[in-house]
Amino acid sequence: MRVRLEVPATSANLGPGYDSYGLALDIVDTLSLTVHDAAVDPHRCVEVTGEGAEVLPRDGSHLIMRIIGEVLDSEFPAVAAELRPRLSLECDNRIPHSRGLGSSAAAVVAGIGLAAELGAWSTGVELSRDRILEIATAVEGHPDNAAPAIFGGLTVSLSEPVKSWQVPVRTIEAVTVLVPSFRLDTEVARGLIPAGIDHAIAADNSARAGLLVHGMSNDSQVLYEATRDQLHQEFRRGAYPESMALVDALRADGLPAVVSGAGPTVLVLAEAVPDALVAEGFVAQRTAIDLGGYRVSREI
Ligand SMILES: Nc1ncnc2c1ncn2[C@@H]1O[C@H](COP(=O)(O)OP(=O)(O)OP(=O)(O)O)[C@@H](O)[C@H]1O
Ligand SMILES: N[C@@H](CCO)C(=O)O
Repeated sequence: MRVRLEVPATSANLGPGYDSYGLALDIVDTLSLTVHDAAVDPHRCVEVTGEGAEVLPRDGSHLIMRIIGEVLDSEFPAVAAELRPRLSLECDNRIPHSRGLGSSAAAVVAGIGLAAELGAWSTGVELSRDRILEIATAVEGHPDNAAPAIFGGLTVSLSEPVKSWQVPVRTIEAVTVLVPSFRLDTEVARGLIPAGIDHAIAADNSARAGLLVHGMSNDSQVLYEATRDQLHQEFRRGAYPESMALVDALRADGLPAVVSGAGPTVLVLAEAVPDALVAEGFVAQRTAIDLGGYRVSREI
């Protein structure tokens, strides 16, 4: 028995929606989980091609394998001990790591989705996508990347209680990501956010977050104003100066540019960016918006 799962990259925040807004993108990791007849070598149960192939572990400490094990233990305890030693995982990774494109959330959602499919096959008990979001948010600490990876499209999410809604995207079909070669660890970027914030800044961000929904659903002309943020990007400027310089240059040209997630990738809510504006060290890629979230299928 084999389970195949495809999970999309995601861009969180979209400017004003810090820790709550996210967009699923057509950059996809593909995972294949096999249940063998007997136990496999626990030190070599994971194969990786593409992103991270040189550095990711090949044993049960691999993030996706670890999540599969934890979810089997917590949600399907009757079959966990019998299934876990017989699992092997193949990963074909396309989502860049530590660039603000939701690679860790994609891995966490993939692990939960694979465990859910395996659990449903062996026990008949289904985990809903809402429950999968709760588990993923507990691991990630915030729901903004996990929600679009699970449901697709543009999502607006709450952390307490964990809940997410899809917003119809009608004004654009694709966006541009400008991906640098350098990385930024999300934990480092989160450490730069102050505990408190000025009331006027909070009010301005709230207005722009509402406007962003209007811009994505009804009127792309407002996307430029809607994407200005004061909650997170400026506090992190010192950690990704090249990205902020690029955001500033793109915005000076009238483009709705923001830092993607915790950075350092830059996201533009437009299908194209003039070549002359693509700063050295960044690669521009047009990517369609993924509308369905992760896809899973069984091969028996
Ligand atoms: N497919 C994967 N398989 C195994 N581990 C992964 C995978 N994707 C990400 N990771 C782990 O997560 C780390 C990256 O997580 P991090 O939160 O720093 O960045 P990100 O999720 O790419 O960015 P952001 O959260 O800003 O969108 C990687 O270095 C790796 O340890
Ligand atoms: N909202 C998160 C996304 C990155 O995981 C942040 O900006 O830190």
